[in-house]
Amino acid sequence: MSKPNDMAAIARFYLSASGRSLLLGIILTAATVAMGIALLGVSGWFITATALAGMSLTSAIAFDVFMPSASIRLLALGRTVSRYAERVVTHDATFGVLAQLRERLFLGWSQPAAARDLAARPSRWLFRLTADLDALESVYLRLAAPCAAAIGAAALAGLLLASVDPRLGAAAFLALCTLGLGGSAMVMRQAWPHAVRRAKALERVRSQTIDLVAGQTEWIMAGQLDAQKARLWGSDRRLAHTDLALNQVDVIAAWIQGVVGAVFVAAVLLAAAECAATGVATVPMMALAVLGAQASIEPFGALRRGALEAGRTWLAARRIAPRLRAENEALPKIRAPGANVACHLVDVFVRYSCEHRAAVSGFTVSIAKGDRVALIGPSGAGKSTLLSVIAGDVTPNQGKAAGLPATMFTQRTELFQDTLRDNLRLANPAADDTRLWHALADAGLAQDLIGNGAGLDTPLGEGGIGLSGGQSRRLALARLLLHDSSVWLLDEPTEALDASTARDVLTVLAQRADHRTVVIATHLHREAALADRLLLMRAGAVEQDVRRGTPEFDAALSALRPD
Ligand SMILES: Nc1ncnc2c1ncn2[C@@H]1O[C@H](COP(=O)(O)OP(=O)(O)OP(=O)(O)O)[C@@H](O)[C@H]1O
Repeated sequence: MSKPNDMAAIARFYLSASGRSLLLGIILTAATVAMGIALLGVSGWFITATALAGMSLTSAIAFDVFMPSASIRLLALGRTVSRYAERVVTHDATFGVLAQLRERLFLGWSQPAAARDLAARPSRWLFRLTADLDALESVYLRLAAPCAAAIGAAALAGLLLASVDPRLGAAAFLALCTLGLGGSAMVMRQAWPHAVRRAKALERVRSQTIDLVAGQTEWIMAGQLDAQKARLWGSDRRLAHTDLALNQVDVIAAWIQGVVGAVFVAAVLLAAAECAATGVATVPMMALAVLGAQASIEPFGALRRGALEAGRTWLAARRIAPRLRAENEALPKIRAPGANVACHLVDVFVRYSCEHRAAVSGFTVSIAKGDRVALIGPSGAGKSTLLSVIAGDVTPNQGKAAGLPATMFTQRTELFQDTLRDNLRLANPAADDTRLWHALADAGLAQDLIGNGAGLDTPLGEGGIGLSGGQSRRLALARLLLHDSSVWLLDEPTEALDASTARDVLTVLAQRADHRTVVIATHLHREAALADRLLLMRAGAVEQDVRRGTPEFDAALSALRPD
């Protein structure tokens, strides 16, 4: 079950984002329901009173038909206008709140730790970001507003009946509240586990479908395609079961609600008949009261539908609320180092939350401005993690880190479904086309683009579809060149590139790195050869720190993988 403060956090967000519109929406919802009750009641009164007046000529002549019929027209018109306004206001307020929530969540997910989670399970988190947000629609549209409308309807029906007999009014109000709200609570309780299971099953079906489609080649190569399909069918069957269970709860609840509603109206009718028989009230007033009571049941139907989905709404709140709270955390920042120093780390310790072993442990190093340093060592030694610490992307669990603003050339090039121009401008939004072409020329990509005709307008698919691996790397290099910073952090910049592309990339890097500090994480001789200092890392710590011109430097360099 969701912690109550998760739901409170969502409610607070709703109120702070659009409190007035939400209140107006509730008032309009209540007004629509009230006019519906009044419309039915006055119509009943009018028909009955007209019939009775027609029984004698004098009463027929004296009977005023204009006032009630004008009231009925006014109420009918008013109800239509109010319902329209209610739909516009409530939906506009809800979608406005969800848009703000989406913005805050996307900002929250752009924080380094959250972004790493997202990158590790993209389909799962993407589904949560979209489906959970949609589920929060119900908080107001299907729970808060109908609940307020239902209580308002019960109060109005109570008042109508109280005008006949106060005891009848109080009994009707209590009966509507206990049966209506209690019934909705029971529906919520019955539907809750199915709604939660349904949300989880739907999430599994979607992420397994994405995995099946995106990893088709891998599934086939590993001979696991049928097994993955079977898993997907299994999840789909579970989803169908939960759908069926929820439908059953809904059908039974609707049936019970219908029966209880009919019994309630019958009881009001009997009580009203008794009042009419004893002369406590007139027959037309009885008709008004009974039909008003009948109309007051309607909002409880809307509440039932919200109650059915409450489990899913609570699950969404539980997942989203912590991210809302975490959203206020400051972005990790790295302190500025002293003069002439590009980066200074003291006894840095990093352990990722999902790992038992430290990625970097007791790491102390100082890199002067203009130094060219290569981090070398076996896979998993902590080289990339250290670059992230220097970049300020990862905050050490212990120790001190200080560094100048740096640009990272990561192992994976993130390219987006957009034009080449906008993919490049991520690195420097102010860059004009001339500057972009220069960067592309320096990165060795300009010729390829001139050849294809579309130039900077070349559309790229998701993940850079449309470019070869080498071209993507060159595009990343162009971005690095566009983002003017004094410290470059290069994570295996030419890994997996053919020899000629690698040579070109390294030549450009060497030329453009003249006045900068460069830290390269590498396994390759050709990359480490750019450096004047080698830091050999093992199990997250420095094992050797050697400088060019020493036999140890040459030995460490020659031990690296040849090109
Ligand atoms: N985002 C992450 N979440 C959890 N653990 C991670 C993450 N990134 C790295 N690690 C773990 O931290 C340790 C160090 O990884 P890191 O990538 O820093 O090593 P590396 O020396 O750069 O390796 P490689 O040369 O293979 O790139 C490894 O045990 C790795 O599994």
